[in-house]
Amino acid sequence: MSFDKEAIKNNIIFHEKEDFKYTYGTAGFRSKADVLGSVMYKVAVLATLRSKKLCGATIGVMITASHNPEEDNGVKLVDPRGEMLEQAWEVYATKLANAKDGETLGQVVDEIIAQNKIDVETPAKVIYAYDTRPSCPHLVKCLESGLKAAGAKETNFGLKTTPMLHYLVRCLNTDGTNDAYGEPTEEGYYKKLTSAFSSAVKGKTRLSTLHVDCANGVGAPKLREMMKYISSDVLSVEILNDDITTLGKLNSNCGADYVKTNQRVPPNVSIAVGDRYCSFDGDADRIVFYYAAENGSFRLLDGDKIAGLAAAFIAELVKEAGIDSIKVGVVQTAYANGSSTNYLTNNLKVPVSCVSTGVKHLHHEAEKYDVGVYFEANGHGTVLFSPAALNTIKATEAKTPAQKLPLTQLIALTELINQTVGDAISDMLLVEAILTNRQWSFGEWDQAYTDLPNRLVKVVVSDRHIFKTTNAERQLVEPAGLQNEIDALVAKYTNGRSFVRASGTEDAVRVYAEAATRAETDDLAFKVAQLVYDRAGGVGARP
Ligand SMILES: CC(=O)N[C@H]1[C@@H](OP(=O)(O)O)O[C@H](CO)[C@@H](O)[C@@H]1O
Ligand SMILES: [Mg+2]
Repeated sequence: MSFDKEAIKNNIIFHEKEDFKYTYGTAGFRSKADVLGSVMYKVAVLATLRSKKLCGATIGVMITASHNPEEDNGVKLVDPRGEMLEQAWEVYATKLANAKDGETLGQVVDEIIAQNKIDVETPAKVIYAYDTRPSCPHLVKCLESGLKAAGAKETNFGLKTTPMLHYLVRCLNTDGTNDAYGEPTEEGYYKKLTSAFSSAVKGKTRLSTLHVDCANGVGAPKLREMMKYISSDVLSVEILNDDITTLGKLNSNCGADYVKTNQRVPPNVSIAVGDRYCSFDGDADRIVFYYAAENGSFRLLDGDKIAGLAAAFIAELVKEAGIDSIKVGVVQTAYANGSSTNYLTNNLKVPVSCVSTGVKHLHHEAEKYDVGVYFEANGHGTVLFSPAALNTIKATEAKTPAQKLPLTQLIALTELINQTVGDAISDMLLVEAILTNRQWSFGEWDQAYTDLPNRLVKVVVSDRHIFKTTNAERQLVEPAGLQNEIDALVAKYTNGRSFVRASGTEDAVRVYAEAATRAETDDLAFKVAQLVYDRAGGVGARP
């Protein structure tokens, strides 16, 4: 199909709300679903242009709003290797989304074509998928009308988790090459992960049942489907919160974000000492684990704990396999618990980098290591093996019988771990594979270090964009003087740490605090929140 700019201009879906300003942020476009039809149309045009720019490579479009409430929705683009859209193109996404009429839209399209020297005659391929939100069918139609107008070859992959779409994009773009990532089907995804899992736990005793809270989202049917490919001799799961048809249930009082933010189990879950639990978020790209300690208290095993578990295990395998030329590194954000950073640096003695919030930042930094483990504290993350490390692992032959098993397990992990993006299902299998090998309970895993008490507070201000940070968001540059005042407060608390930044996904400023005790932490968090409110135009009730 040829590229018809007039069709793109003429079929434009107009803004649902005239004065709404769209921004392609940390997680693509995200807002109330009823203003997103026009955005879907423009995203379709952008995905088509992106594919043309990259010589016809397949681009992915995922319609989801992750852990947000059910009435929200969102959309993000996936680049050819399954990674997030290149940052330079986020600006185009924002410009297109804010084009109110056909003429303006045409001008932005021209600008993108000219700046990127795009040959519009190159055929474009776009695939898309969506989560369980009630607004998805309508938004899919809007996306499809944009793809038709722009003349892309489109494939609807239907209901998928976000990481599955990333997987499919990578598979399609590497199909038939030396670098083939896998079979480009949902079944291919299940087969790849489950056979790698079985190989990673071969000969070990199965652990007790893992109870999985799926946030009443897409993770539920997909996990259920995957379990058909795996023997109950190696893994047993019980799926909870799997109602994807009743309105109002998605992410409501359940899911990874609820558990991490409230630091408690979902109200409809009753947890007994010894039980093993985890929660996915609404699009199944985040996971956190939890259990009840002997005294019945709630214990969270978040992204930081997963990173520690994975880094330690992989570093050990590499050593045992005799290929310790491969170095493991960990990437965190400022939200990582101070105890986890301390554990990684001083106990595991692995290099740790700190980057800005948002998976794309972590992903890119992790690519700099041979094996880059990255996790946000909230449970989004994965482990990346560099092409060189992969080659070394595959080319190494065991020199002693003792090197055989660690080598097989390393190879299994490279297949088991989703290399494109954080993936709740893949991360769940990774954690289960490690714990099965170690024959560890959650309590034993938890012993690596004790989290410092921490608190996250939201402060609504009149303009959050005045907050400018440096040093991987750990310090404020603007509003001028505020950082000095925060520092003065922090100095009063044992092991105190606090930082402030504007959220990229919500209209609010986030205050993080940690300190030696719960009381000190809460006190510090609220003092800093009040300071922000007083000095930077707080709106509504003072914290
Ligand atoms: C403190 C926190 O959890 N922030 C989240 C949240 O970003 P904010 O920019 O803080 O709103 O949403 C992002 C996208 O899901 C996620 O990457 C990030 O970790
Ligand atoms: Mg998510």
